Amino acid sequence: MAQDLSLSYSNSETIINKANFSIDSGSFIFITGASGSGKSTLLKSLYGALKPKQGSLIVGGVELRGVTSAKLNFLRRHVGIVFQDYKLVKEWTIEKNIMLPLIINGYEKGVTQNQVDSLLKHVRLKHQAGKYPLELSGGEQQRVAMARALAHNPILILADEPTGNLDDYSSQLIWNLLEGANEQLKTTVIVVTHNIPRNMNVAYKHFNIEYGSVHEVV
Ligand SMILES: Nc1ncnc2c1ncn2[C@@H]1O[C@H](COP(=O)(O)OP(=O)(O)OP(=O)(O)O)[C@@H](O)[C@H]1O
Repeated sequence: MAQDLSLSYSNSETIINKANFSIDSGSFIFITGASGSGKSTLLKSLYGALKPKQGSLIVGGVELRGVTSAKLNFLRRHVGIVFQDYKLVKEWTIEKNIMLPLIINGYEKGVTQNQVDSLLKHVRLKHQAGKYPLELSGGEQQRVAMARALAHNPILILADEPTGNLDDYSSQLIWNLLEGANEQLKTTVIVVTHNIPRNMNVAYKHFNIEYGSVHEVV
């Protein structure tokens, strides 16, 4: 999916340098690397927030080098993204936050409500449905962000250190959701992390970034 891929911000140094890697649809991938090695940069490129400087990057059949905004919008409708800082809409209840991708994708009202109820149950936040993000703990907000990312059954989930600052309970719920989506819905999952959990229940591949190169760790 990436061929001689180079990434940089404006005219500054090259962060990813002629990387070649391929990720099979339905796989579970961890991306590691030292701080500043380019993990988040690579993740950004996978949803088109940073366009390739050189080479080719194809995600979900879409070439992201020089991609049009129409094609990018189409791709993003099939991708779920989880950021380290949640990025929830703070003026909306957590229920409405989770509904957002379903509304964008034109789901029927009844289906939307069922899906939101089911996700709220999975992240153990049914009793908090009417609260606003800032009334929740960090771990709870990240669980909402994960539920929102999964709501529309995306083909690809991109998560940037989704359990970075979370306690064991919230972390385990997040991993359960990611593993469940991968196993049951065949969602491709790509996670940037400093620590790969020891008790993973699904097969995964591990890529490490070092000096601008992306290598599979076997
Ligand atoms: N918006 C930006 N503009 C310019 N340079 C940036 C920008 N974002 C990141 N960088 C630079 O790109 C390099 C890689 O950053 P990136 O955030 O991808 O690293 P990372 O591996 O995710 O690090 P960490 O583990 O600390 O989060 C760093 O040198 C950083 O300063």
